[in-house]
Formats: sequence, structure tokens, C-alpha cells
Amino acid sequence: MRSEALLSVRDLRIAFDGVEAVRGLSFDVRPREVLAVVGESGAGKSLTTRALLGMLPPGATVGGTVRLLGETHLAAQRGRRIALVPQDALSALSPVHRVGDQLAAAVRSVARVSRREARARAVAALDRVGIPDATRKARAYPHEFSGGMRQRAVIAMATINEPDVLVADEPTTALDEERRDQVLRVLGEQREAVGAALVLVTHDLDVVRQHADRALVMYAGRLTELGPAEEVLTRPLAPYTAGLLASLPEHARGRRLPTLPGTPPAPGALPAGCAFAPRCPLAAEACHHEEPEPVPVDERLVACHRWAQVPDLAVELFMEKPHASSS
Ligand SMILES: Nc1ncnc2c1ncn2[C@@H]1O[C@H](COP(=O)(O)OP(=O)(O)OP(=O)(O)O)[C@@H](O)[C@H]1O
Repeated sequence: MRSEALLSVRDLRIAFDGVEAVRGLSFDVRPREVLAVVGESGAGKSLTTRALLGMLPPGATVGGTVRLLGETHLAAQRGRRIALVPQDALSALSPVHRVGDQLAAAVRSVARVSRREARARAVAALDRVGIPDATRKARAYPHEFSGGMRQRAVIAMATINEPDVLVADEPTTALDEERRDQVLRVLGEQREAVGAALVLVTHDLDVVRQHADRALVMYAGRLTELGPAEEVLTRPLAPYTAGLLASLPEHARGRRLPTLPGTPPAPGALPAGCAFAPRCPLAAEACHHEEPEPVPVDERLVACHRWAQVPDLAVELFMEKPHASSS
């Protein structure tokens, strides 16, 4: 069935010194899907993806469950069934080891194969991501690779053990548009080749539109909206999603600066009720008292008391009208 979960996150809570930064988050990742995780800075996106990888920072306490096909010991799965696509290709590769040796070591960390076999797989992986003359390049050190080649090499590294889930946290933020498209294309090809799902944290809603099957919108450590990316981006049900969309440049044409007023609250300073209520143009009395729980609406989950009042052109809620005098 299409909605069958590959990875299942339930009531995930991540706290530092007793203050929760992720506050009871539940979602599934389906086989082979691309799930984009979006939201403003501090929403808890990185912590959530690090929890999937069993790589939380020191000092974090974790509650809830993360299951991969029913199994809970995720840290042991890292590198084999769940793999990270690192943000920074240069620092992800050791400068003192040959690229092929690093890939071969990744193979041998999860599979009992000979060195020769591991090296052959390393060369094949480099070849798959489009590195020319892969046999010779496997013997090179990372500094002998161009930036683009290094990026391909870390994608080869992430996919070499054919994981079920790839996790990429802002994999393209530091890149120009051309390089960004190239990295996402190679990542997409490799993801399909190994049949993995991808959890993709991004600030870039164009990337969501072009690459994601579903989008998880987070605010202040909680789920705000989750559903098919195309629908979430064209007809948001949560006012917060509409606010994010309104802040895209394409909505600014002929208008004053689009605004999503205010800033998200810090984890230790949440308002009563819905954490977005102080910034929300549709907030009603209940929103200031009661935190909304996610409810199913068609194919979506939405956590908003007012979703039924959100108009079709929801981004308009956040737009300032053009100056009457502007020509
Ligand atoms: N190591 C840490 N120690 C203490 N608090 C932390 C730590 N890491 C994260 N936090 C808290 O958790 C919140 C969410 O962090 P997280 O990195 O998950 O946000 P994010 O949505 O990924 O933001 P960004 O888009 O800026 O990366 C932070 O604002 C911070 O308050």
C-alpha cells in the first residue's frame, strides 16, 4: 500500500536542559519517496534528521520512537540502512586517504567482502555518479578532485551500501544555482538507482517543488502541515505554510515587501496555545490557549484550529497591499 511506512517517527521529543526543541513530532517516511522538511531557522529540522541518524549532539535527551521497518536500534543502522549525505563535501572526506580507499572502507564497515571486492565496488560507485576514469580517480586524494567531483564522491559514499533512507540536511545551501541543480540531479539519480527514500531538509521551496513528493512543514518543534508537496505549496491549509510561501520572491511582484511578521519563538519562550498564534493573521481566541494537534484533512495532516478558514489564496493573508500612489 502506498502509505506503508519505511521509517516511522512517533512522538519524537528532543530536549536540552529540560527545554524541548522538538515537541512531540510524528511522521512516516514512505519507501522511495522524497520527503522535504521545511520551516524557519530553529524549527527543529536538523535535530529531527539527526535523530533519524542516531547522531544527536551531546546533552540532548530524546523521547519517542524512531523505527525503521519496525526496528528501533537506529544508531546501529547508520551507514547501512540510513545514510547521511553531508552538507560539506570537503570536510566529509578525509584529506589523508585516497577517495577509493574511503569508499572501500565504507563497504567493509557493513559487509564482509574482500579488499579487492570492496575496491571494485568503490570504483563502480564512482563511475555511477559520473566520475570519469573512475579506476584512476579512485587512487586520488580528495584535494585532487574538483569541488563538483568531491560532491559526487560523497553522494557515491552515501549510496554505496544501498541504504533504505538517505538523509540530506541543506545539501546545497553553499552552492550556486548550477551546482545546486547538478548535486540534486546526481543525488536523485543515485537515490532512484538504489531505491532509497530521501529526507531532505531545505530552506528552498523551489527545491521542494521540483524534487519532493511530500513536504513536512515544521514550526517551533512541531508538525504544522504534512502532505503532497504540490498541494502544500499551491494550496496551504496552515496559515504558517502560507506565510512561508508569501515570503518567496515570486509573490513580491508589484507589491511591497512580502512579510511573515515577527520571528519564531525560542524553545524556552513559547507562547501559550499555538506557537504561531502571535504571528498569525487568522488567530482566534482558542489559538492563544490551546495548542492544536495534527488532524487528517484529505491526504494531509494539519495542526491549526483555523485551517477551515484558510482561503484558497492563503498567501494573500500575508501580502501587504501595493501603495495606492505607486505607478
Ligand atoms: N546542541 C544544542 N544545544 C542546545 N540547544 C540546541 C542544540 N541544537 C539545537 N538546539 C536548539 O534546538 C533548536 C532547533 O535546532 P535545529 O538545528 O534543529 O533547527 P533547524 O530547524 O534545523 O534550524 P536551521 O534551519 O537554522 O538549521 C535551536 O533553535 C536551539 O534552540
